[in-house]
Amino acid sequence: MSGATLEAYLSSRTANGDDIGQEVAAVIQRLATAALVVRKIVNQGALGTAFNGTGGGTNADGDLQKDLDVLCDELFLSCLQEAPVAHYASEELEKPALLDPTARLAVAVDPLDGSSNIDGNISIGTVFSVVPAVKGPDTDPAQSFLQPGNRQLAAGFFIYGPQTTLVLSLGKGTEIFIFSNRLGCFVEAYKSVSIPERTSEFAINMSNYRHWEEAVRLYVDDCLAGSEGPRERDFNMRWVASLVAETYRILVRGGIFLYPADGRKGYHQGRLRLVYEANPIAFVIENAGGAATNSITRILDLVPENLHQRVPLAFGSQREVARVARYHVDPNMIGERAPLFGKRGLFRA
Ligand SMILES: O=P(O)(O)OC[C@H]1O[C@](O)(COP(=O)(O)O)[C@@H](O)[C@@H]1O
Ligand SMILES: [Mg+2]
Ligand SMILES: [Mg+2]
Repeated sequence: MSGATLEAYLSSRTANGDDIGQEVAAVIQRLATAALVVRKIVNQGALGTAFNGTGGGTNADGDLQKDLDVLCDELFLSCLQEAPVAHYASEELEKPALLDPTARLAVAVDPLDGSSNIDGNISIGTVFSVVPAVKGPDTDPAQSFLQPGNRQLAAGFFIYGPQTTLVLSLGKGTEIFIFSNRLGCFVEAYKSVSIPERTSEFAINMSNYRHWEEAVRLYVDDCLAGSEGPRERDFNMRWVASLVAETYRILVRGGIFLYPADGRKGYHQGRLRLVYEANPIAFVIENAGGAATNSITRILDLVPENLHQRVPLAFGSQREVARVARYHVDPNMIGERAPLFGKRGLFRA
C-alpha cells in the first residue's frame, strides 16, 4: 500500500483552516482508535463463547443483543468522550447520551453491524454518521439525529474482516483505507471509489420471498429469469447478512442491495435503521456515484420521525436502483408482463 495515511488524508482535507472540518477530522480519528480496539478483541478468538453468553439484554428495538454489541457501544462512547461531540446516539441505547455540551457535532453509531455473524467468523463492522449538533436551552439531544441524512458532514464504516477497513466520505468522494500492520495505521487503498452504473449482481435475503410485496418479487423474478427473461442477461446473487460487507463489495465492484419492507411482524418498514445504518450507507454510496432509496424516495431526503426508525433500503448501482423504483411506481412494469416480455425493449435496463 502506498496511499496517504488516514491522518495525512484528514489534514489535507482540512488544510483550508475550516474549523468544523477539523472537528470532524478529530472525531474520525477517535472513531478509528475505538475501531482498532474492536479489531483486537475480534482477532483474539472464541467470540461465540466469550461474548455470546447469557449477558446480553434487549436493545431499544427489541433485538437480542450479544455482549460484543454492548462492549462496542461502550468503547465508541468512551472514545468519543475525548472528541468534540455534544450528542452520541447508538443502536444499542434507548436515548442519546449528552457528552460535551459546548461541542458542535453529534455522532450516531451502529457499534456492531452484522452481529448474527459474530460466531460464524464472517465480516462484521461499525457504521457511523456525523451531523451538526442541534442545540438550544430546552432542546432534546435526539433532535440532532432527526435531521435528514443530507445534513451529514461525514459518514462511513469500519469492517473487521480479512482486512480491517475504513470506508469514509467527508462529502466529496468516498475513500477506502485499510489498516496496515506494518505502519500501525489506516492507509488509503482506493481513492474516490466509483460504483459502476450498471450491474448484474443483486443481494437480498431470498428466504423472505413469500413475505415481500409484488413489486419486489417481480424485480427479483426478472433477475432470476436471467438471459431467458426480460433482463436478457444472467444475474449473480450474494447475501452475507452483513450490511458493511455488502456495501464494501458494491463499492468495489457494483451491485444492488435490497432489504425491503415485508409482511412479517416487525418488518413492515424493513429491518435496517434510518439513523444508524441507511443514512450513513446512503451518504457513502451517493458520494461514490451510486444511489440509495427506500425503494422509491431518496434515503438522504427522508426526515427521521424517531431515533430507532426502520426503513426499507435499496442501494448500489444507479440504474438498478432506479429500476427498482419503476417496479414500485410504474404500472407497466407490473401490469403488462406478457409471455413475450423478452422481446420488449421496455424491460431492458
Ligand atoms: O438476518 P437478515 O434478516 O438477513 O438481516 C441481515 C441484516 O441485518 C443486519 O445484521 C442488521 O444489523 P445489526 O447486526 O446491527 O442488527 C445487517 O448487517 C444485515 O444486512
Ligand atoms: Mg447494523
Ligand atoms: Mg448493530
